[in-house]
Order: sequence, then C-alpha cells, then structure tokens
Amino acid sequence: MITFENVTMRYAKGDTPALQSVDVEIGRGDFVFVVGASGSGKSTMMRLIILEKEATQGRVLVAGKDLSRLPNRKVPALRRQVGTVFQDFRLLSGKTVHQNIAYVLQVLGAKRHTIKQIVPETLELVGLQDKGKRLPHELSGGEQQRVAIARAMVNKPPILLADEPTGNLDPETSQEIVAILDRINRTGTTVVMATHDTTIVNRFRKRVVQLRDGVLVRDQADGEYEAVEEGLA
Ligand SMILES: Nc1ncnc2c1ncn2[C@@H]1O[C@H](COP(=O)(O)OP(=O)(O)OP(=O)(O)O)[C@@H](O)[C@H]1O
Repeated sequence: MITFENVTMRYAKGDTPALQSVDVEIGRGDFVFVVGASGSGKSTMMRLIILEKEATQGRVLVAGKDLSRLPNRKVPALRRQVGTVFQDFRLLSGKTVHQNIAYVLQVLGAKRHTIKQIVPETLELVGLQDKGKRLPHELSGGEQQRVAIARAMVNKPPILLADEPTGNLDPETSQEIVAILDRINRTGTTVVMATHDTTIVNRFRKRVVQLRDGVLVRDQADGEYEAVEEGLA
C-alpha cells in the first residue's frame, strides 16, 4: 500500500537529510507505529506520503502509484485516498461538528441526501453521534480529535495517517483515540501513526518502525518502544 524505496529527503540543498536511504513496505491493512525522537523524520515520512514534499532520491509508492511520476492533476485523487489526522485537530472553528464533516463531502460533490446519511454514520464510528450540533470549542480535546478522525474517514480512504494524534491529550484519552484507530484498522484501513508516546506503543503492540536521525533503525512486528535507546527513559 505504501512503499519507500531507498528514500532520502533533504529540505534544502546541503541540509543533513531528514530521511536517509529509508526502505519500508507497509501492506494493505497494516497498523504501523512510526516512532523516534523529535526531529528523527516521522512527520517527513507523512509529508512524502501525501506529496506535501517530494523525495530527493529514491521512490515513494502509494496505492501502486510512483509519486515522483504522478502528474499534478492527479495529486487531489491521491490525497483522497489518504485520510490525515494531526496533533492540533485542525477543525474549522466556526462550523459545527456535523458541518466540519459534511464539508469534506460537499467539496467532493456529494449529494445532500448522501451527506445526510453518511455524516451520522461517521460520527457513530467515533462515538459522537450526539454531538453533531456542537462547535469545536464546546468539545474536549479527545472529542475534537474524534471529530478529526471522523472527518478523515468520511470518504472511506484506504489509508489513514495520524501524525502525533495523542500529543495534546491525557493518557486515558490517548488510549481511547488509539483504540478508535485500531477499530478503523480492523475494518481494513491501513493506519500509519507517528508518535513518541511510549505507553501507547507498548500497550497496543503493533508493528514498530523506528527512525533515528532520518535513518530507519528498526522495523519490528508486535514491537515495543525502546525508550532507553532513545534516551527518553
Ligand atoms: N520545513 C522544514 N524545513 C527544513 N527542515 C525541516 C523542515 N521540517 C523538518 N525539518 C527537519 O527535518 C528533520 C526531521 O523533522 P521531522 O519534522 O520529520 O521530525 P519528527 O520526527 O516528525 O519530529 P517531531 O516528533 O518533533 O514532530 C529535522 O532535522 C527537522 O529540523
């Protein structure tokens, strides 16, 4: 589903690479934690997958497409295949929960009756069926993140990227959020989550891809977050 082939990425000529010769293969339906200290290259991996940035060397393939050869006109179609969730939720503050989610479908040209059906279904997926009329500031952080997940999933993308989605949440809420991502993954969605939350990684026991200074240093099924190695413990 997502392949990095010998990928090196430099933000500017002469910079030390943010990613260096990274090889990784993420299959359909996988759940992967991308871990590593701050600045190790986690977000850069995410940016390459949605073509916010391009690899300096090597190839990134997403859903069978080589991104270095993807014509600009096909970038929106690529991005529709990849739902994204971020640490800071990024909801539209003036719109209700329902409107935040409906907006995605409106942009995609969905019919009004389709939107009326799909939005409540999606809110149910994240347990927020009763909160459709609330504005983002009337929700807790965990609820806001659930809205962001619903929004990312409303058009049923095959891939969900979550960049530090629990970074602003307390430990209990963080677990609830990852449990939702886990549930989404079990329905077949490929989930890639960047995190430095050792507790979460160790509790959920998924595949762990670990970066250090842009280099992939570990790729392990049912892995733990080896915090000692990162100097975090
Ligand atoms: N826009 C940018 N321009 C130049 N360098 C950048 C840019 N974004 C990131 N970098 C550099 O690339 C490297 C990797 O950064 P990246 O954001 O991918 O790390 P990260 O693992 O996601 O960190 P964090 O956990 O703090 O979000 C770092 O050295 C960082 O300083």
